[in-house]
Amino acid sequence: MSESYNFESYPPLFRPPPNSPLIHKSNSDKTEPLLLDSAAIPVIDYFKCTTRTTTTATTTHQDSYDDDDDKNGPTASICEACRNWGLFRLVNHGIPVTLLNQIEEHAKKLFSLPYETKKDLFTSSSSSNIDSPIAYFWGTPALTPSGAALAQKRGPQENKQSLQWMEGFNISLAQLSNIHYQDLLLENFRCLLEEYGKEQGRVATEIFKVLGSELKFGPLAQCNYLSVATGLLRVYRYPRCLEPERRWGIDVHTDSSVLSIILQDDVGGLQVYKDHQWLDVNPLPNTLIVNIGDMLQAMSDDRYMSVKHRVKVNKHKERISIGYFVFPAEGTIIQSTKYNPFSYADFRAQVQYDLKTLGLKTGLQKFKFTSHQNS
Ligand SMILES: O=C(O)CCC(=O)C(=O)O
Ligand SMILES: [Fe+2]
Repeated sequence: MSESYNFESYPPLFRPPPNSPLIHKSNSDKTEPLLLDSAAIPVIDYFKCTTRTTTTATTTHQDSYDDDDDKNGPTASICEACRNWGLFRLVNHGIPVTLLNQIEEHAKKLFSLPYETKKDLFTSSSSSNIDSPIAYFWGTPALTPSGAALAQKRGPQENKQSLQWMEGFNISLAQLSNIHYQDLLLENFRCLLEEYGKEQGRVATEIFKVLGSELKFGPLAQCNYLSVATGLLRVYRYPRCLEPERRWGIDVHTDSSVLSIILQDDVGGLQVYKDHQWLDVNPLPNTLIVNIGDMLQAMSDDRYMSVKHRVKVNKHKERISIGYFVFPAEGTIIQSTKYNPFSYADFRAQVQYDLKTLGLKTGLQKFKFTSHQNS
């Protein structure tokens, strides 16, 4: 991480006031102490779980993770992780390390452009940039389908909580090949995102095959319940924050996806809720974090749980992370013994309505099967 911070690149509300201690160089060794050891988070080996597809993996396999967690077979381990944690670490995923490094480097470069430039280049609005596959946003992760920040009702804890300390690029993978940028940095970033999106599509599909076979999905459900055509990426930067105890990078939430796959840099900040306590999901090199989203919770009749998580901010370091989110094919109806039949579009509309009117996501609760659970 560079020692000189370029606050001109921060959205104005995130800039420290003149004379603030943040203006001075950061001591990069000074990291926040971690809350709790996250060593217990299950580690799944992609290669062992998905032996049918190993020819697509392009890196050599890590040998440093042994079979201790796989006593009942890798498939059992992955299902157990989804049941007990709703989240796991993924190693041996086959995504080249060079691609991970390059994408992170390019993201850092783009985020360090002046705020106004990022806004002009990528802001999705009702005007000229409506078809841009890359939309710049900040202050909230809740976006409209076109990638613009969603206007939310302000909650009771408004002053402390509503402004979330992050900025990001929302990327629709399906549209990414429709555009070519003149600018070399942008065009390289676009190409890397395209490649990364394909890799993530492969990883998500293979994991879903394992989970779907355990859940006894028929061929149609296996094909429609997760569609790589819906994939999107969120590239985040969490700026340094003068008062990290008063702000969240992203406040507590569950993901609306089927699966989410997070790549984080070495700064840390992601936390997961497990057994009534928050655990730090400490970064490990070349390791992805896979989250179960709300859609998979419903598809699995609540067998796999969509996990609560949040992101802390840091006084001394900026953090970069990249999320891949994948959804059911458009129009697919999710059939579940626990929920009324619904599509992802129904769910998304409900979430957007709740955020606008209540300021929070009520999520799957609204779709519960029995009427007394709805009230
Ligand atoms: O930045 C992260 O580590 C997590 C981001 C996240 O939870 C989300 O985008 O839903
Ligand atoms: Fe999330």
